[in-house]
Amino acid sequence: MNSSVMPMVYFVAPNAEHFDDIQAQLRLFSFDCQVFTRNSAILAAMHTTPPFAVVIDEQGLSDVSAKMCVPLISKLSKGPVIFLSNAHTIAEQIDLMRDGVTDFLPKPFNSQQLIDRLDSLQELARPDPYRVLVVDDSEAVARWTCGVLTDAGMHAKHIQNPFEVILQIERMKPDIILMDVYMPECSGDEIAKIIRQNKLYDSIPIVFLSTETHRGKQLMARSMGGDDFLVKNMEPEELVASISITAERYRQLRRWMTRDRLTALLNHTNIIEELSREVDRAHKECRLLAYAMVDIDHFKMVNDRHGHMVGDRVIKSLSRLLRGGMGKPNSVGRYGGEEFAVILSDHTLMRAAQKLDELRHSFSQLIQISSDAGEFHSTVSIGVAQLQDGMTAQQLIDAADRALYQAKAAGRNQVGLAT
Ligand SMILES: Nc1nc2c(ncn2[C@@H]2O[C@H](COP(=O)(O)OP(=O)(O)OP(=O)(O)O)[C@@H](O)[C@H]2O)c(=O)[nH]1
Repeated sequence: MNSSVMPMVYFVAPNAEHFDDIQAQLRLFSFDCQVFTRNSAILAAMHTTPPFAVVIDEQGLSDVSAKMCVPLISKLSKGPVIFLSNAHTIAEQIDLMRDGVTDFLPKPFNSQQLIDRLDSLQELARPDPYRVLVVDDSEAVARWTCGVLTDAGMHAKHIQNPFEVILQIERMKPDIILMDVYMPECSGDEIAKIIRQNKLYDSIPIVFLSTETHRGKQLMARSMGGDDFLVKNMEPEELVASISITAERYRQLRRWMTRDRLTALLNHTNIIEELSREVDRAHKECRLLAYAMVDIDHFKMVNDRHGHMVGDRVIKSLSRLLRGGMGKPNSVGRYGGEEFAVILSDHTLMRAAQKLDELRHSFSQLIQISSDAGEFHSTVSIGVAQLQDGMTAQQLIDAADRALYQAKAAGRNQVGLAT
């Protein structure tokens, strides 16, 4: 793991004891951490290298109280300021928020809770720009539209030829299509109808952009598969607001349809669809592809001993580790209860096995917390297989499954390779 790209978390506390474990746990999830006990040291560090987040203990520093240091640290902070405290009244929390605190965590805090919070804050910190596909025969109109959307931080792409639309949807995976109504080759509603033929694309919002003000014609176009109708030459702010609302609604809907609720990973159906696409691509372009099944060991025992909620947390910690380890958001999915699927594009069997073995080791080092039984560790078994000539996605899954079975039979907590 390259420490230079790991987001840094500064801890502000009166002493540095007990932080070794937290540091080790954060590192497993690709966060670096540094502890400060003196006011001058934290202020100097905030000046020179502002971290991704600061975590301030309610006891403050060894030489300054929390009340004194919070406003200064918050002013220098470019990211979240998390305050660790026992119970605080709402009035006290509001005071702290006015001083710059953005988040609160209860004490005694555990690294899992903190990682959960850092994880969601990190997602908020780098939102994925909306992708907008603009289909318009007029170069000038499209240039203006793309310019407005790009200035608003979106990723906009223009195509003049409506017949390229399917190809571009496949390539760009737009969150919304902005479609001209009248084009020389065909009309926007005809293209919308073609797009809606494909089950994969039938929920992408299509917004018509036209000078058409006739209500009857607008409604007709919407009945052909358009979701909204915007009139050309509208104010830029109105265009941006309209596109953002529709694109966000689509993203939420997609998240709900394609992602597993507990882990936010791709669900069973969608990870298999993703694998099928990768298998096709690998065969077509002669690329390497490996695939793995990851299964938590003796998970029934974890549930029986520590309860279902702790079991859920173990599942979440593994999913977060796999997602972080793979980098690409669509390469990991929840295959079933405590079983995960991992797609490793452009990996040989050995490279995939090595990477997965590092993740297996990291997972075994994670401290899992149970309220009744204290801390414990879990392990995973992994089966990995490589795509061979002519192999289907299902055959690849079966090969990885057999390798997983061998890893379980050989004692668990290991990576099995498909022969
Ligand atoms: N907490 C929790 N448990 C789950 C979830 N989905 C499945 N399980 C449990 O996972 C356990 C899987 O148990 P088994 O298939 O017997 O396997 P195992 O105990 O992990 O044993 P090995 O795989 O042989 O190491 C079952 O007890 C399920 O109830 C979930 O979403 N949350």
